[in-house]
Amino acid sequence: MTTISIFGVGLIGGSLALCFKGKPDITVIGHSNNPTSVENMVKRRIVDEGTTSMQAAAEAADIIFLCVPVGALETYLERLKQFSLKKGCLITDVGSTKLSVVQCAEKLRFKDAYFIGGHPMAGSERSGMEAASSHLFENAFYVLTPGTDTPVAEVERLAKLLAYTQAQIIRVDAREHDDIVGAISHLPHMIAVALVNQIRTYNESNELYKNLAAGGFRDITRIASSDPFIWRDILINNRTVLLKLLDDWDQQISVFRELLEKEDAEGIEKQFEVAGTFRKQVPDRRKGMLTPLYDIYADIPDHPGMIGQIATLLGKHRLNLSNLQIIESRLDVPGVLRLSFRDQETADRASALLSEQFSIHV
Ligand SMILES: NC(=O)C1=CN([C@@H]2O[C@H](COP(=O)(O)OP(=O)(O)OC[C@H]3O[C@@H](n4cnc5c(N)ncnc54)[C@H](O)[C@@H]3O)[C@@H](O)[C@H]2O)C=CC1
Ligand SMILES: O=C(O)C(=O)Cc1ccc(O)cc1
Repeated sequence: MTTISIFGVGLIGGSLALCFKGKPDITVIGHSNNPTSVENMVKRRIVDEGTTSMQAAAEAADIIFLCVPVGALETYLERLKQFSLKKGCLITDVGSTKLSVVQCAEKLRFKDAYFIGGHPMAGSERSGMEAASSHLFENAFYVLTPGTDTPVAEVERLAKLLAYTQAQIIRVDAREHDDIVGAISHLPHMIAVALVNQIRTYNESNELYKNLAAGGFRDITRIASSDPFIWRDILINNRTVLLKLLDDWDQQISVFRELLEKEDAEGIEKQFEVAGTFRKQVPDRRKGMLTPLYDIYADIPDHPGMIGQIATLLGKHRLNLSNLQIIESRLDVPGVLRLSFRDQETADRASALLSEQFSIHV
């Protein structure tokens, strides 16, 4: 029997618990300092057992997941050091930054226990165990940052367990991780928040700003609704990297400023062109790297039951639908319903069938 103890059963901790719970020979223990949270995680069946005792959860564990905010990780590691952990206990975390936690674990020198940094590169702007889902990590990258002296067998032990998340495991150096994730996740979060706050200021004198805000604004600012406490910790922790990235951001924005001042139409076009070309190459994680999906877009009439009819028709013709998404904005795709299939042939057949049966534009 493998006992997994999860500290911080929120969005990420809860989602991991749901991935592991009920799997052969696994028991999941959830820890919270708050007795009501412990009650909730057990009642919602996110964990097998819950406890407010950090020591009990730690000493029972074969594998420990630290799923608390980045700013609390080092304190948790220091407390773990004071307990009698099981021999060979594996400790990992899910923090959005890696260098500081890896360095802290190295300094603490656990005896007979191993620390491997981890970061599931999937999440949401929601937080708390209510938002947890066993599907959260499917197809996403899950970064591991083992130290040079971490036994390969331990990394493999963790990777084997993480297979339950259906994420793709990738090993990255901790410093490199923080540079890259700073650029692709932390900087965009700051930009989204700054942009929303800019518009919020204008909106104070004219509510039309908010009311006219269209799909593009909502798309680029979704992550501005992320949890303030979680993000406060991430940004402060990765501040050295972020300050450098903000210098580069200023540089990018000043390119636009210059193009506008010079009324350089061609230059502006070029900016959109090169960005569009690069963006097309960014893999859509929803599809997954290993199993790409083939999309069609259907412009369907907005009346009740239509989606059900489409699904039934496809099922009747044995055209397996892998994903279905209602697109909120009509601005950037030619339709409102995205239907994804495993191969091009199925997508083509579905497309022909829908045009024929419903006279809808596909
Ligand atoms: N939100 C996201 O999309 C992602 C977050 N992460 C990382 O996962 C970790 C957890 O984040 P979420 O699950 O999103 O947050 P969350 O707020 O949903 O969960 C955090 C949990 O930690 C507990 N906690 C324990 N000690 C705490 C303390 N000292 N201060 C505040 N809360 C404490 C909270 O009660 C809560 O159950 C963070 O380190 C974050 O950087 C990683 C990938 C994605
Ligand atoms: O929802 C999004 O787009 C995210 O960016 C989610 C996310 C948040 C924090 C992470 O460390 C990793 C992924």
